[in-house]
Order: sequence, then structure tokens, then C-alpha cells
Amino acid sequence: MSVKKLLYLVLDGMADRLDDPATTLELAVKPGLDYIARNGVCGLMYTVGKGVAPESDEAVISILGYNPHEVYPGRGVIEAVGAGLSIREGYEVAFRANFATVDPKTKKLIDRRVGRSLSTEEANELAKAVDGLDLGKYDGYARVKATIGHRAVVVISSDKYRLSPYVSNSDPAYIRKGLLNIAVKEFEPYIKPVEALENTEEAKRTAELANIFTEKTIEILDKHPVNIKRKEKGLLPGNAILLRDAGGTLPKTTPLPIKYGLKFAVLAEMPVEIGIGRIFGADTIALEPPIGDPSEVYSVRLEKSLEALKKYDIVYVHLKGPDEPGHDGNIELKKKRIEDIDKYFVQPFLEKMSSNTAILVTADHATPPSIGAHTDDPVPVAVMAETIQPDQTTKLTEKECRKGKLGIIPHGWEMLPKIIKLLNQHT
Ligand SMILES: O=C(O)[C@@H](CO)OP(=O)(O)O
Repeated sequence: MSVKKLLYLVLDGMADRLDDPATTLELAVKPGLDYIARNGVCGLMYTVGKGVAPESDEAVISILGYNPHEVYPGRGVIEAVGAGLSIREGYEVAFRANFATVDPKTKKLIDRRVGRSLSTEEANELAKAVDGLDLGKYDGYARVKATIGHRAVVVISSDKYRLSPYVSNSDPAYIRKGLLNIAVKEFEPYIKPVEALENTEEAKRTAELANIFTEKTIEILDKHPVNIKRKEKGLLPGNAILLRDAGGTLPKTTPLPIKYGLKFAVLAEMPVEIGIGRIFGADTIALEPPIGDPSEVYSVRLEKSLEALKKYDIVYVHLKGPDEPGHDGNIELKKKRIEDIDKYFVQPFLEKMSSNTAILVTADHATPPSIGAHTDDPVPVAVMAETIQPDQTTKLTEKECRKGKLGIIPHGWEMLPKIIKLLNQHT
């Protein structure tokens, strides 16, 4: 039987450090994922490259087969597209944003995510208060759209003056390295001034407008009724907006269906992966945020994936689950998120998958609870199909997959073409 379909499953932040004494994957009870590793071929993959602790967006672009150093448009643009916003190239710069908690006087960062306690409704209220904000210079103004939880998109705009995305982040947890943004483990807990990264009027203007935005929004949000109520209830106020990963233009790339000559669907929960699916030309199905009973959350994802496999050749499914507890240093919750995905998505998928279907499972990056941020550790990769002879790997863990037949894949963008070739070889 030849392989006609591929389910490409990515668990966000699933991996830990290769040298962690006991990784979450080793502790998790995951018979489904281990079955794939045992009956498939495995390896380890640096999703962008050795030494790069990638953000999800550049990592996902890479494991879809594109070199992010060449096509990366900046997470701001990606999240804007994911949130349904259009960007006027040259006159607008989009940032990924976080509602955060600061000391309004010292700008000291108390919590980069308002303690993950902001409801989407509250975030929408706060966004509305600063959407359309007049920045008082260069005919500048801001567009603000809340997305999920603490996340938002901010677009700095001008109707008369040209702007540039070559500016730094005010969010100290990520720094720009060339086109990419790198997660940092330790940082000074203060909002950073946005600076021009090129010596042009456009970049300097954009940096100045971003800093005006930061100042004005702290003033407005700190006294917003939503935050007054939150403070009365002893909750952290979402009284600041952190900016990162500026972008201004959409990349010109070969769309996924053309690149692989296959019908390609992306199923994703977060604006960033939804944006990537749209920008890179896949049919994109936005999933509701993974909130509620895991058995319901993942059975919906399973049904939609099986439905999509009837129509598309490759169905890429991105599940956020393990990443957040990784950021929060909560290994127990990260283990449970992996076990829930295994129990309510992977195992039933394995029971239902038809014999002409392969399954590829990996992660976009490591988010080890021992570090609480993305790291540059390689992530496990496993692919199983009726036509592939298993290697000696016995389970899906970092150390086990290191011994697998796929070896160490140095850059994520090499992986998918390699897997498709492997599947075609055996058809
Ligand atoms: O959006 C998120 O889930 C994370 C990582 O992508 O970002 P942050 O660390 O700002 O929460």
C-alpha cells in the first residue's frame, strides 16, 4: 500500500533539555507517541539551528521547509495576519504584543503576562481603550487587537510618514538577532526603550512612535476600570503593553502546495500559527483556543484532522499544550498536557488512521520547565508509515530519538523534504 496522506503533528514546546536528568517526555505516560517512535524511524532536529533558541514562528516556518533567515517577515506581521489585520507596507509596522503588569512609576516589570490571569474579554476591553490611539507625532497612531489571553497585536501606523520594522523590542524576554528574535533566559525586569536598528529616518521615527505608545498606554491602562476592578480583587493589572518582533512586509515565497506539489492544510489554535498557514499559502483552519475539558478539546481536533485528511495530502496540526507550563516551570502540568494529547488525540488517531496514512510528530522548540523559556536544544522527530521499516528507537524521548535512523537534523527546514522523500521512496 503506498502512502498518500501525512498527518504532521507538532506539540508546541514539547521537548526539554537533552541533558535534563529526567525530561517531561521521559516522565509522561504516552503509549501513543511511544508507539509511533517504536514503529517508525526517529531522530533529533535543531528546528532553526544549533545555538538558536527560536520563537515559535521562526521555528514553524523552518519545520515547514523554509529557511527563516531568508523569508522571516517578523512575528508582528504573522500575528497580525493570524488576527485578521492587513498591513499597509511602508506606513505600518506590526508588533507581537503582551499585556503585562508594571510598576507605573519605575516601569519595573512585575509580570510579562499579567500572571496568565487576563481573560480574553478583559484584554478586549483594554485593547479597545488604546485602539486608534493618537501618538501626537509624525501623524502617528496605533491599532491594537487582543488575541488570546495576554497576547495582542499592535500596529504602529502613519498616513504620511514612512516607517520601518528595523527596530528593537521593548519586551526584554526576546532580543532581535538580524531578522530573527531569540528567547533570553535571564533579563533585566524593565520595559526597554525601542531603538532603531538601522540608521534611517523611518526606523528612528518608528522607534520614537513605539516609545510614545508605551508611555501613553501605561497612563491610560493603569487607571482603566478593568484594572481598577482587578486591583480591588487583588489581581495583577494589565497596565502595560510590551512590544516585540516588528514586521512590515509579507514574504514573497513559494506557497506550500506549490513547494511540495501536495494539497496542504494547517490546523492551529494560536494567531501565530494561523498567520503562518495563511502567509505560506496553506488552507488554514483556526481551532478554538485549547480551553476546557481536554477530552472535548482534543476530540474536536481529532475530528477536524481526520476530516481534513480526506481532502488534503498533508495536514499540519499545531497543539499549544505543553509550551505554557514549560514557560511557567510547571513540569507536572507540562506532563499532563502531553498525556492528554496522547490519550485524546494520538491514541484514537492511531486506531482510526487508514493504512495509506503516515504520521510525523515533533516539536517547534524545547521549552524546558527547568529553564522556563525556549532553548536551542534539539527536539525529537518520529515518522511512522506502513511502508517504513522501524529503527531501534523504543519511545519518543530526547535521548532515545538521538539514536534513531534519521540522525541529527541540523536545520528544521531540511526535515520535511527528507520525510516526504522517505515516504515516496517506499511507496
Ligand atoms: O505567546 C506565547 O505563548 C509565548 C511563546 O510564544 O510568548 P510569551 O512568552 O510572550 O507568552
